[in-house]
Amino acid sequence: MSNEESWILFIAGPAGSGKSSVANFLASTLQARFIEGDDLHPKANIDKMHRGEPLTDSDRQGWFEAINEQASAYNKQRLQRHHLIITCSALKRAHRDILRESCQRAGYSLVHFFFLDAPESELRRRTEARKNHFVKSNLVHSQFEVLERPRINEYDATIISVVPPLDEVQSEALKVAAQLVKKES
Ligand SMILES: Nc1ncnc2c1ncn2[C@@H]1O[C@H](COP(=O)(O)OP(=O)(O)OP(=O)(O)O)[C@@H](O)[C@H]1O
Ligand SMILES: O=C(O)[C@H](O)[C@@H](O)[C@H](O)[C@H](O)CO
Repeated sequence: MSNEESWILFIAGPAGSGKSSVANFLASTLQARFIEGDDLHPKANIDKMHRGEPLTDSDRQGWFEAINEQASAYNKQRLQRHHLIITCSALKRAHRDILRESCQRAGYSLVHFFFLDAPESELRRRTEARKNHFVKSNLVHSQFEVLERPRINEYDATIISVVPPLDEVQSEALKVAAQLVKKES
């Protein structure tokens, strides 16, 4: 059953692109529920990333299923508003297809991807500087090897450059999100 005022924004992009920083900001500003996609990984994936080993698509399958399950369960709760923001790398077109198709089936009326983008060298720097995080800079290169930025015909995706300082990136993301959500309501 579809739910008229329900939207879901995926904050995507490679390791260190600022997904958590941007998603937290959008969720608190837009009063949406925030789900940190990294919390839904099977333990085997976390262990693998800890060891600096890239995930394969078959490793990611269970992770996408867990994300889709949460998104779908949230929309079924029939709360007054169903506004959800989820971080997930969603590096490839096929990854985004798995997520978008499931959310559409779950009845979300708006599904949108924000793809955070920066040069690999910049994201290596940022992940090197970051302490106490299970994703280290050694995963960044493998993610750039497989990533497929959304192309022009992926109408529900917006690429946001994260080269500018975080507050500017957050404002830009908010501007786009506010327009989308306004159109929706
Ligand atoms: N626009 C920015 N300019 C400079 N530093 C940034 C910017 N955005 C985020 N950072 C910093 O880069 C690091 C990575 O950000 P964050 O943890 O939000 O990324 P992430 O995509 O969620 O990472 P991961 O997927 O690996 O968990 C953090 O130390 C954060 O403070
Ligand atoms: O390979 C991947 O798809 C990513 O490493 C994700 O698994 C991480 O959860 C995280 O988003 C890193 O930025």
